[in-house]
Amino acid sequence: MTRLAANLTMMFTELSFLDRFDAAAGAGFKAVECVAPYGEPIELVAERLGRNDLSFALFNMPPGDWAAGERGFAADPARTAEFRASVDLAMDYARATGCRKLHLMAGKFPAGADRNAWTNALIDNVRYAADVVGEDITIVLEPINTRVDIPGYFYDSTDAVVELLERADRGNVKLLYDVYHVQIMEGDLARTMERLMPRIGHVQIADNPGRNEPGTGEINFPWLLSRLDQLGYDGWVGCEYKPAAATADGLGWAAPYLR
Ligand SMILES: O=C(O)C(O)C(=O)CO
Ligand SMILES: [Mg+2]
Repeated sequence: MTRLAANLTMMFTELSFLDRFDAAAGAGFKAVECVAPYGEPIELVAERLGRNDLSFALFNMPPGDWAAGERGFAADPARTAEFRASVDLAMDYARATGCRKLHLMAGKFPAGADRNAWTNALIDNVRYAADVVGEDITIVLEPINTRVDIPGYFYDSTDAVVELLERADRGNVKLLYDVYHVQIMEGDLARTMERLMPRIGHVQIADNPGRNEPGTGEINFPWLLSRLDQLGYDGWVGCEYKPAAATADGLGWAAPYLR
């Protein structure tokens, strides 16, 4: 059965970050995820999760200066020391909140930089992070579309991420399959999901175009989510979409899964 997690970076943004936990639970979610909980003290994040009996499905390792456009820096050879320190901060939040999935972001590849050097730095950092977090925590890498949302992101295809996973060679490093990004860059969702299932560590959803609620675009979510179930995926499915209006008003599509 599909288990939905509310993405608190995109949903309930009409509320303060901490109040979004209450709103997600009130709407029937049993789990949440977000890009970066680091703006709030660990104890307050843990308290909101506990108060609402919510699981923390996933959050990102510190992604750098988000407002300035950074989207991670794990592949930047000049920032390895900074990356390694950031793993400790992520682990502090993961331990305190019981979160067992962390999204590691590579960053945007600058024109003219050395792709081999970036790839090698990324693989070293992925291995380092995987060893530090230990077997109980899974690190996920996400191919992100470079056509609409993050031009220049270091990898935008499932093939590229699978190659990195193979090279990193750690059992606790997996693929974050975001249906929205894969639809934009590759399509053929059912087949890619089926083929990649042994590699998939987390799933996120949004419709396309627009990145709004399932049911607002071209993707057949009732069918796809049931296929994901049949394929044996039993993790959380993160609702990483931009509500077209108020978040609660757009949750009709989710009602069958929130019961
Ligand atoms: O944008 C996405 O799809 C992400 O999942 C993310 O972590 C930040 O960009
Ligand atoms: Mg995503």
